[in-house]
Amino acid sequence: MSDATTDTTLRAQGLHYQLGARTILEEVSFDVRPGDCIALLGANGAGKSTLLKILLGLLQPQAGQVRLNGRDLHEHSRQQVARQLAYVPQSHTPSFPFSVEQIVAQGRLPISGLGRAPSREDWQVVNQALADMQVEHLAGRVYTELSGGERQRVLIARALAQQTRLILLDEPITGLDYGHQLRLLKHLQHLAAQGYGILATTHRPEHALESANRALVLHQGRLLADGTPHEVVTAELIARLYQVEVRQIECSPYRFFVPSE
Ligand SMILES: Nc1ncnc2c1ncn2[C@@H]1O[C@H](COP(=O)(O)OP(=O)(O)OP(=O)(O)O)[C@@H](O)[C@H]1O
Repeated sequence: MSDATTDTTLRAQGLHYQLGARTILEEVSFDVRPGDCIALLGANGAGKSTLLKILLGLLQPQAGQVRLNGRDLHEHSRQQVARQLAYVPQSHTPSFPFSVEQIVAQGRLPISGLGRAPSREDWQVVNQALADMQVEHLAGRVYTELSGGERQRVLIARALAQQTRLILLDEPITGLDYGHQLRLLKHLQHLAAQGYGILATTHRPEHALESANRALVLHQGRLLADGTPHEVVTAELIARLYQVEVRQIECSPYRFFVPSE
């Protein structure tokens, strides 16, 4: 029986991940629900990418579990997972010189199935995703010949073409110019407002404050905070995570940080 409260929800329960003698993640629990636009903060090496890979079923935790729509992730087939959960990696190097539209059309594979040519409807979705990420003019270009920021936008378009209700993004604004950063953050907010669940890692505390409605903080493999960005993202947090002293400036509804003298 489907439970409405668990629909399109991703749940991490007591995740523990160990590499040899090193503990990478310890007792990490949280949900990603429809309407969430979550910024996941943490210093280099805090465990953010590892956590995303566990949420996607690419790494197996030694303890705890990931539940997707109320069922253990591993009870779903890979295709079922890909129909519900899209992932935008930090970078991607295909081994074949695919065109941009071929890369974005790969987002349709979980829906259309392997070995079947994309339908007219698939191409409509692909074209919309290209337009949403403002990369239509690159459609015929070879993906590996694009700049870093252009590639990043193509990968986000591929995730949008997958039309899943949950999207995980690993540092999506890194490499984007200022305008594309702001447009992408707005687009993610817009998707969350439509009922999508979004989780994006970031190294910019302002990203959490400006565009997320929830902030998760990983610190040395543990979940240090889970709350509204204004509750969580403070000068104290920045000092603790990044070992830098900053001054917090309130300019409602905005908050800025500037280096302390
Ligand atoms: N395959 C691996 N072998 C050994 N150590 C690893 C491996 N993958 C990750 N680690 C270690 O696990 C820790 C967490 O790495 P992870 O990439 O998850 O951090 P992160 O928060 O995403 O960092 P960043 O912000 O730098 O991308 C790091 O100390 C990293 O060195």
